[in-house]
Amino acid sequence: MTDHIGPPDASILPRYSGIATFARLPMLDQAPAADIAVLGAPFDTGVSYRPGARFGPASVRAGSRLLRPYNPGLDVSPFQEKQVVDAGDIGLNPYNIGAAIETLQHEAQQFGARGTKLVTVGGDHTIALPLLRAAAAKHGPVALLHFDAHLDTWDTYFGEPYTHGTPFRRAVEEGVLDTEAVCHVGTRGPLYGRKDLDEDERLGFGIITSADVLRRGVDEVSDALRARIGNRPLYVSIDIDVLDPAHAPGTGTPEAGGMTSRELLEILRGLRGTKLVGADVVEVAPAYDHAEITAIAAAHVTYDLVSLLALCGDADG
Ligand SMILES: N=C(N)NCCCC(=O)O
Ligand SMILES: [Zn+2]
Ligand SMILES: [Zn+2]
Repeated sequence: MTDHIGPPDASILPRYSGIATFARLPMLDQAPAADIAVLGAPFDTGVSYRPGARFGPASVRAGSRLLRPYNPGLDVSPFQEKQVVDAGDIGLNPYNIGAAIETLQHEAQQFGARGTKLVTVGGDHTIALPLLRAAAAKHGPVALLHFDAHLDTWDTYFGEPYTHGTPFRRAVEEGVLDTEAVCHVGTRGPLYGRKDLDEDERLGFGIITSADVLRRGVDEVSDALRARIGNRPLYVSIDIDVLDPAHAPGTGTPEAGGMTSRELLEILRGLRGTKLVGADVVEVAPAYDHAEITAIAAAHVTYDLVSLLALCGDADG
């Protein structure tokens, strides 16, 4: 348990030194095996508005260098409990969305076959579909908590079915989600029409809006989510635009009226005890960021997801 390779001692090698891996963790090839990997998926060909999330993984790594090894929010030292590594970036074809989806699904399944759980850093939200396919290939249809300003259950954009606004409709159609336990959290902002909500409900999704989080508070929200998920294998997908633009300006489709980073982190910590099998953090676009606000928020969210995975038992493989 304590012989895992962790970050170098920050009192010997200052945090701002060296090439940035996530939380200064070893790279995949520096550890004999990995229980948990942070994987970069630099891809933004699926976006409908501002591009730039292809640079998300590099910015989240840079924003993660101050993370320390003990997480008091969850009372765990994740890098001691489990061998956690940075698995680098997957090379994804920027000119062919279908090929990129296929590549990422294949790579994610390889990690799953080796018993490595992934927290994937995007990239735009298109990448959730291949990651959910890989999770379902291993665990069967998974429960989903989707933190986002947007529903991302639209049908097509410009006639195209694979975009960052459509992954969860495709996932339901493909049967990779357990539709008894799928929920959006943090949604807000104008829609194309009332039918967006009707169709989303028909697909099986529950919704806890950003305003609901404000009114109900984080503990009640976490309790409700845990009750909905139960003991099912759970995938958590976090679009950083779930945060208010004040907390995450560096993203492609910002919407006013979002959650604070404190609320998001507390809701995540309330998911302790669920059977998390994988997660992603997407839509960080550093060209619109300031003072690493978004990168730091995404790094902390990623760290809490790694911590939740480190707290899960090994029994589920
Ligand atoms: N940021 C994500 N994933 N989706 C936003 C799609 C919103 C739109 O184009 O209307
Ligand atoms: Zn979004
Ligand atoms: Zn999204």
